[in-house]
Amino acid sequence: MTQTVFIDGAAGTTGLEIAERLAGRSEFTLLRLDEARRKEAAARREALNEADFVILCLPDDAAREAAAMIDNDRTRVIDASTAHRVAPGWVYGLPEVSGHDAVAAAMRVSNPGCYSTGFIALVAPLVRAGLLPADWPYSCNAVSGYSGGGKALIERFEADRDIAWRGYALALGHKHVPEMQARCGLAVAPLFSPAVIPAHRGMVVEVPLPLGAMPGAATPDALRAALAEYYAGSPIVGMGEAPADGEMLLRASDGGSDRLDLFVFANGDGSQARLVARLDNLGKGASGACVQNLNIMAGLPETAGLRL
Ligand SMILES: NC(=O)C1=CN([C@@H]2O[C@H](COP(=O)(O)OP(=O)(O)OC[C@H]3O[C@@H](n4cnc5c(N)ncnc54)[C@H](OP(=O)(O)O)[C@@H]3O)[C@@H](O)[C@H]2O)C=CC1
Ligand SMILES: CC(=O)N[C@@H](CCC(=O)OP(=O)(O)O)C(=O)O
Repeated sequence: MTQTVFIDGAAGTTGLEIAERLAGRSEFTLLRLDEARRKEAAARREALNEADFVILCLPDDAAREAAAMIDNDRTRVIDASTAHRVAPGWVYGLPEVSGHDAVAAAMRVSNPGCYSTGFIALVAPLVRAGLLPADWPYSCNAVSGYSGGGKALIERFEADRDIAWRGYALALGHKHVPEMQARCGLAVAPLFSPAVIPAHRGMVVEVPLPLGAMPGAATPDALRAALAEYYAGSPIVGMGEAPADGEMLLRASDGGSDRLDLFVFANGDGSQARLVARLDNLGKGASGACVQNLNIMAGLPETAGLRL
């Protein structure tokens, strides 16, 4: 039987990508509001309460407002925004870390932030396994394609082709830090340095580890083996192939992918390592993850409609 899906914010960057992944899927029927009514509160309230599944692709305030408009106990929600990522009553939509069963049973799922997906996928299993300390002050450096900032940032980067690198969150209060800390069970908030590059999509998230100075930290080989084992059953997350020529490239022309590839690079004596995650901010970082969660919640194969 077909289930209905309403994407609130369907005209935005993540909403459009979700609709693309759902196109041609017979298991779901999209409820749509025309251009004139897509921001009308009454029309949205009706669609939000009619749908079996709602996917919120909205700014945080609008996502909170939309969630509060749902007054039935049947509609299930996936929120792509930051609004509910550490909120009680919401399951964190990184099934590889939160558990597939928890997502499958949830009424409310908060889709992770794109950067957080890379950081948590690398760090949470290793901290949980006791191979990295929970009380270390981790750092995280990352670059994102400009579509990560939605329509406004796309417009800005496409209007100004001279921007070669844009560092931001310079006051160190990026909105993904609370979920990174909470979902990895860290005692101290990670120091997070994001930047945007002149590519439409693509993301690299890195966690540098001075292993030789970290009490209780495992060797790079042990970290690599633990991640490989942890994700062995996943069709979406896994170890990437180490580059043979000593360099890793993101290309501006890369097409979309819903995969998440992990790497552990290290120096000769194992005293320093770099945990690296490569993903598509619009794939496993946003829209691909929403569709994966929708599949799991609907009892379907988690990779249906994904680009792997
Ligand atoms: N882009 C990415 O890589 C990622 C995005 N996200 C999150 O997903 C959410 C959506 O982001 P993104 O798609 O990039 O943003 P966009 O700005 O591209 O799209 C947001 C859409 O929401 C619409 N909108 C805004 N307010 C309302 C409202 N009150 N009622 C109905 N529609 C409204 C906008 O309308 P209009 O078209 O008129 O502006 C726009 O179409 C955000 O919370 C973002 O942080 C999460 C992970 C990654
Ligand atoms: C490049 C860029 O601007 N990226 C966005 C995060 C994209 C994302 O993950 O979005 P939400 O956490 O809002 O859902 C930012 O840093 O604010």
